[in-house]
Amino acid sequence: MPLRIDVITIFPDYFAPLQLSLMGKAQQSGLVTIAIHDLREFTSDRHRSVDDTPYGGGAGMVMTPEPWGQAIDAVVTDQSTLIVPTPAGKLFSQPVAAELAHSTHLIFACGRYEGIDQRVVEYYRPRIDVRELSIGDYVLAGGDVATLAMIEASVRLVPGVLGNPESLVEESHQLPGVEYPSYTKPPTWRGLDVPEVLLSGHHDQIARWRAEQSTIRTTHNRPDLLPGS
Ligand SMILES: N#Cc1c(-c2ccc3ccn(Cc4ccc(CN5CCCCC5)cc4)c3c2)n[nH]c1N
Repeated sequence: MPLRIDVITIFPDYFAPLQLSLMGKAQQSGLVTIAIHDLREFTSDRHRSVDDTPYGGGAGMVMTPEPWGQAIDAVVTDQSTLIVPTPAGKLFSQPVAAELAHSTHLIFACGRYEGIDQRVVEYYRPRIDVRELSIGDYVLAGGDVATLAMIEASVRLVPGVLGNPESLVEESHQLPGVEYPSYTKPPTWRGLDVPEVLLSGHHDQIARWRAEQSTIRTTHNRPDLLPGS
């Protein structure tokens, strides 16, 4: 059963990249089907409006619930998971990507302005799995870029999508922390040599060196990922 993804957005063109490269191949191979829907097709006024002023005051505009209800109702099934990107969401992570990769149907609601009327989440939460997710502690202008990131991170984990599943095996066995540095030809580039151990053919020494490099990089760049931190 291929993973089906429906994306609802006011900027369908943001998702043209999903036709390229690995994501494009995943769709051509039938492992994943991705459909993009313009939220404005689900409005009923002649201005095709999707936002209004926030109750309680505050800056900016909020997206009105009805177009979202119409759009989600057009694609939802009892197997659907509704993903709502938001700065207020739980942090999207590799384990979450793995969960989404094993879903049957994902609906991404890409908000803009200051977000979507919360009643959309409240309405669907008793009916289907609803996940409010954030891709990081910084503020984007909308949910579209976050949705692209979550789709790419999840779809690459769908069995059969990655040409070389060995990459996933190595990724899954990785020690906590960031990965070791990678090198390829030429052996010398602008006077810089590839670390000698990588040319030695001694796989135990290479594994030890890579583990050491991973620890050094994690300590420097992501001490929060070190065991016991
Ligand atoms: N995933 C993800 C994201 C997003 C993200 C995702 C989805 C939407 C939809 C709209 N925006 C823009 C925006 C901008 C400012 C604010 C702040 N609040 C507004 C209301 C009063 C309080 C403060 C909210 C929403 C979005 C941003 N940003 N960063 C992530 N990791």
